Amino acid sequence: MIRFENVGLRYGMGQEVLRDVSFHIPQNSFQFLSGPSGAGKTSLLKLMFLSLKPNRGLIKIFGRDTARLDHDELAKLRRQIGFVFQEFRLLNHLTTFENVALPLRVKGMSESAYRTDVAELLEWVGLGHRMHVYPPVMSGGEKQRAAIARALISRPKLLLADEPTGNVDPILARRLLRLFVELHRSGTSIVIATHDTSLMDQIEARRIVLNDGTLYIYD
Ligand SMILES: Nc1ncnc2c1ncn2[C@@H]1O[C@H](COP(=O)(O)OP(=O)(O)OP(=O)(O)O)[C@@H](O)[C@H]1O
Repeated sequence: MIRFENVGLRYGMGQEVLRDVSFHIPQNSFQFLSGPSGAGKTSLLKLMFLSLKPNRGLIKIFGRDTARLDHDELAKLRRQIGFVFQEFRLLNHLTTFENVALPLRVKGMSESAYRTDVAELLEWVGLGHRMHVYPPVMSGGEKQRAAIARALISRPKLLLADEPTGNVDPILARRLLRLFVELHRSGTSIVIATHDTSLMDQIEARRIVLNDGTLYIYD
């Protein structure tokens, strides 16, 4: 599904922050991406989301060599990937419902076509009662779940989540992890970047560990 071969990334003229990174993410797999702060986790997720380009190496996503794709083809691939941003990136002037529906509106769907799907997904993440409120009055955990719902509404083949439990208490973190496990069971591949070892210890899953730009895999 995703293949990296000898990928290197640097910002500007700085040192490489990712060095000779090679790995494969199979279809329908679940993995944690961990490593100390500054090790390159967010950078690696952005490469997988095609929002950054590597300085060297090969990145294949859904079987396509991303270096050979034009802007439109990259955008088409990216629509099959959901991304939960560390800082949520919800729009404050839209309600929870409108934020989650946004990717479908952008695709040109009418509200009558997506209303039920959005409402059901919000129920599933436990936000059915917060559908019509705006982000500034929501708690960190509520915003986190809204961001997860927005990443899922287009039914992505792959979900990338950057510290998705970083802003919630341990009970909610366990609930969110259960949501990801359920999503994985329904066929989505999941990559969760996290520092939280107690979260990773809760389930048997592959661990991809970055340390100082070098990647190690523990199957
Ligand atoms: N836009 C940028 N410009 C320059 N350097 C950057 C940029 N983004 C990240 N870096 C640097 O790249 C390295 C890896 O950063 P990255 O955010 O990928 O790490 P991380 O493992 O996700 O960290 P954290 O766990 O703290 O979020 C760091 O040294 C960081 O300072």
